[in-house]
Amino acid sequence: MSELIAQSGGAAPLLAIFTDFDGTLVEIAETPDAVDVPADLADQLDRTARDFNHAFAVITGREIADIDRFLSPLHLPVAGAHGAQRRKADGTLLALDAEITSAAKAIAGAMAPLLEEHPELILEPKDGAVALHFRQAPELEEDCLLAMQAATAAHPGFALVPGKMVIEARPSGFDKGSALKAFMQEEPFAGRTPIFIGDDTTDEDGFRAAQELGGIGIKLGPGKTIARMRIADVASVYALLEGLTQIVTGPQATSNLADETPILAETTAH
Ligand SMILES: O=P(O)(O)OC[C@H]1O[C@H](O[C@H]2O[C@H](CO)[C@@H](O)[C@H](O)[C@H]2O)[C@H](O)[C@@H](O)[C@@H]1O
Repeated sequence: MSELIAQSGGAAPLLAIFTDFDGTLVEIAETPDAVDVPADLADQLDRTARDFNHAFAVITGREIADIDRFLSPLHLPVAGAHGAQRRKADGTLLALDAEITSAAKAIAGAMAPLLEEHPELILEPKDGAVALHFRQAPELEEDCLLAMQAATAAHPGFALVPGKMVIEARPSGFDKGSALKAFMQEEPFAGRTPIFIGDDTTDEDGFRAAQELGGIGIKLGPGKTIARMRIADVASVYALLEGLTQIVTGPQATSNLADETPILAETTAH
């Protein structure tokens, strides 16, 4: 973080902040609908967005509608379904290719026999992607993988990505990195230095993109990562967002967040 401040000639750096949702802004829960969203989270994110001139977006595997529901009444710029869906900062919703939508429906439909046999599995069909959750039946991971592989074989435009107790099918050419780079071409993100915070495998694309653009990836929790910085947990993410705000709005615009607080650490393995 200190080098970003140095790059800005000692002034508060112009940052664009991107965060993942599940496992980063909220704790992981037993099912997708059971997440506990703190009552003040929307207000805190609204403050962060304002402090960074609205250069703040959520980049998630969730559908945009889910993020809107969890953060109501806040409507942030969001990339959903791992980048397949995107709502720009000006509110424009980019249309999804009809072929992608119908392929995702077909992949979801092909899961019916497995779901009938194992009702403990959770299917999360999305506009443009599909998630098959096995958190309630970890022993079925291989069966889920095989079923999803068979279903996506008929749709070569889709690729499988693993997540936390989930296997997801998403359209090739979309990932969190492509979403971050798309935002960075637009106002109010353009010209700023990106920071991407995430906890999962699919967030690696976001870390890479942020770092390619001269910014920083921040990985939440343990595990191999290409992110340059690491943060411990969701509570620390809230503290980091508050801390970044203080850099911009506080009296000590040259404060060095990485050195002054224990919430960020350099990663040892890239
Ligand atoms: O990119 P993210 O915002 O991290 O979203 C990734 C997936 O998160 C959700 O699933 C995960 O969180 C659930 C709730 O904590 C948990 O029950 C599940 O096991 C996790 O995989 C969401 O349901 C998916 O659609 C997202 O793609």
